[in-house]
Amino acid sequence: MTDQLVDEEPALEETQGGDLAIPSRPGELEPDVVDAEIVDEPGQPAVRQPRLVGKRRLNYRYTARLEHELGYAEHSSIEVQRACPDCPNPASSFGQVYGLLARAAYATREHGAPTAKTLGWHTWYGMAGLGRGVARWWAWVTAADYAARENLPVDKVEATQRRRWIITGVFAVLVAASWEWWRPAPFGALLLALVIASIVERKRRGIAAPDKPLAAAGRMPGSRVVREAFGAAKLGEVRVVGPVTRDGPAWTAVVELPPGRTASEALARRENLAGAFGVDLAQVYLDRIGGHAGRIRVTVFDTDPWQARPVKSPLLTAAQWNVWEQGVPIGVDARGRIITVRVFERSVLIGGEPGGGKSVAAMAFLAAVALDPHVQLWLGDGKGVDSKVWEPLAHRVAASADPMALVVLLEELVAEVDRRYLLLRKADKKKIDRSMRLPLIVLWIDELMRYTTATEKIGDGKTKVGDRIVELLRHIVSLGRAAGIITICATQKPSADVVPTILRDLLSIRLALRCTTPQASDTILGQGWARQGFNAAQIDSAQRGAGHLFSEGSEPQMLRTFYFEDADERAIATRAIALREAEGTLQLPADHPRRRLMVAILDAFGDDDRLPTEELLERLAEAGLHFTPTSLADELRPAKVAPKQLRVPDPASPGGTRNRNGYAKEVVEKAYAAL
Ligand SMILES: Nc1ncnc2c1ncn2[C@@H]1O[C@H](COP(=O)(O)OP(=O)(O)OP(=O)(O)O)[C@@H](O)[C@H]1O
Repeated sequence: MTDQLVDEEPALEETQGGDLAIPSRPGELEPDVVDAEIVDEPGQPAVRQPRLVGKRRLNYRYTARLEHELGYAEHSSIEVQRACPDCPNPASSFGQVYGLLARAAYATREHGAPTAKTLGWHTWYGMAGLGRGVARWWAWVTAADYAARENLPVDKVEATQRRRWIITGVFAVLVAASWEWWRPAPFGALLLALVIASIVERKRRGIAAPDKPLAAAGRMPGSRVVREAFGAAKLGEVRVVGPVTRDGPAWTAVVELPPGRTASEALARRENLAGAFGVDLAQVYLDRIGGHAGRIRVTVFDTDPWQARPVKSPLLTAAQWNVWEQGVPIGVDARGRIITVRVFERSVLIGGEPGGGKSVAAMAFLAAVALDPHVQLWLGDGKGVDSKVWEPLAHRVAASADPMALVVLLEELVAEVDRRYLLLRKADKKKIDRSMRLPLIVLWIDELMRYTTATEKIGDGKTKVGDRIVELLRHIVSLGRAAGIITICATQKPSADVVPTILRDLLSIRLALRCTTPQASDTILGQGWARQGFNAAQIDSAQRGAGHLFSEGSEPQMLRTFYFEDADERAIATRAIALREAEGTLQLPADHPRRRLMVAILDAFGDDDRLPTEELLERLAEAGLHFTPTSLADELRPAKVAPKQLRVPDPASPGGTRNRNGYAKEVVEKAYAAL
C-alpha cells in the first residue's frame, strides 16, 4: 500500500463552482480528473481505473481517497484534495470564517472537545450581551448621561459627543484596516466581542458557567490523587506505600490508613472511594493486606471487569475431572484468575433474583460432578427443566418439581448417610477417605422455595411437606459432611422462610448473585456483610453472572461465574455419560441391555456358584443370548466383571475339581447391585 497525499493547493477561485465533478458515490470519479493529480511512483506503471473509496469534506476543501490499480495486481490508495464547490468561496471573508468554524467543528468531532455546547452558550448570551453593549455604546456616544444634567453647558455636551464619535471612528478604522492585514480579523474581533459580551452578560444575569466535572483518576494517577480520593471518601490522611503501578487492565496501590483506622472501614466506603476516583463502583477493588489491619490494596480497573465477555470454563475441554482433588472451578475474579472451591465436607447455597445467573452458576458444579465418574449425582429439580440434561447420568432423580418425590429421595439419602456412619464406626474413622472407596454424593436441589414452602400435609397429617424437607436437609447437610455427601441448593427468594437460618448457616459455600435488596444479599452471605461492602444488591443487571462468593477466607470475594451455553452443557453431559459407562459407574435404566444381560447371567448360574465360560455361554445360548468368550467379556467389562481362573467341578472325576477360566456368581451379583 502506498499512501500519497497530493497536497497541491488547487487554484481555488478557478475551481470554485467550476466544472470539477465531485463524485458522491464510489466509481463515479472521472479518471482524467484524478490522473492529473496523481504522482506516480518512479518506475511504476501508470495509474489506471481509479476508484473512489471514501471522501471527507473538511473546511472548504474536499479530500477524496482513491484506490487505483497499478500495472500489477497491487492496490495503492491516494488522497486527492480539491476545492469543494458546495462550500462558500474560500477567498471571501465569509468563506474564511466558515473555514475557521468548520475546523473548530471538526476538532470537536474528532477530539471530543465539548465546544458545541460552549459555542451555543456564547452565541446566545453573546448576542444578548452585544445588544446590551450596543445600547450602552449609543448612550455613551450620544452622552446621554450628560444630557440629563440640565445645568451643564450645551457646548460641553456637544464636545463630549464629538470626542466619543471620534474614538468610535478610530476604532472602526482600525478594525477595517485589519481587513487588509488579515481578512478574518474583523470577524475574529466580532467573535471575541461576542465571547466577552457573553461572559459579561452571564455574570450580570448571575448564570454561572457549568462546573467542570471532576476528572477521573485516569489510568495511572499519582499518589497525591490517591491520597486526596481517600481524604474525600472520609478515610482521613492516608499514606501511599510504594508507587502506584499498572497491573494489566487496572492501576493499583497499597494505602496505609491513618493510625487507628482499619481496612474494614475502607471496605465499607468502597462506593465513596469510587465516587472520589470518578469511576464506577464495580471498577474499585479493595483487598486486605495480610499482617497489617490498617493497610489496604486499592485496585481500580479502567473499565467494569464484570461486563467483559462471558468466560468459558476449563471443564469444557477437560476429558475427566476429579472433584475430590481438583475441587470445582466456578468462575474468575476481577483480574480473570480462576476461582476454584473445595467441596469435600462442604455444602453450597446459590441465591439471587430471577435472571441473576443461578442456573449458569450451578452448571459449573454440575459439570465438574458429571465429569468425575466416581461422584454420584442425586437430582431434585424444582423447575423440572434445567437439570434435564443431567438426568441420564444421575444416580437418583426426584420426579420434576414434586415435593413428595423429593421427600422420598431425601429419606433414601438419609438412610445412606446412616449406612455410611455405620461403616465409619466399623472402620474407626471420623470421616470417609479415599481408602474406603465410597463415592462422593452430590445432592442438587434447584429452586428451594418450591420445596421448603410446600404446605401439603404428610404422614401423621400434621407435618407440612416443606417442614419435613427442611428437617431432612438439615440432617443430610450436618451429618453428610463426614459421610462424603455434598448438598448444593439454589433459590430465587433468599428469605428466611425459604432458607431457614439454621439450614443456611450449615451451607458453608454461599454464592450471592444479583439480589433486589441488601437484606436478601445478607440472607445468602450472612448477616452484616452488605454493610461491610459485600452487597449483591449493588450488582448491575448488565453484570451478568457476577456475585459475591463466601467460601474460604474470612470474607466474601467477588467473582463472575463461568458461562455455559446449552450446547456446552449437552456436550459435557454426553462426555460424562460415556465416561461413566466406561468406568462402570453409570446408573443404568431398568431396561438397559447390560442390566438384562446380568439378570440372564444370574439366572444361568442357577444353584451353581462358579461356571466355566463355555458352560455359561451354552446356558445363555439356551436362553437365546449368543456370545463368544470375548464378546461376553467385552459386554461385562464396564460392569467390572471379568473371567478368571477358578476351581470348578471336574466332570471326569466325580467330587474332584479342575482349574478353568470362568465367572463367579458372587462377583456378578455385586456388580448387578451396584448398577
Ligand atoms: N456467568 C455468566 N456470564 C454471562 N452471562 C451470564 C452468566 N450467568 C448468567 N448469564 C446470563 O443471564 C441469563 C440468566 O441466567 P440464569 O438462567 O442462570 O438465571 P437464573 O438466576 O437461573 O434465572 P431464573 O431464576 O429465572 O431461572 C443467562 O441466560 C445468561 O444470558
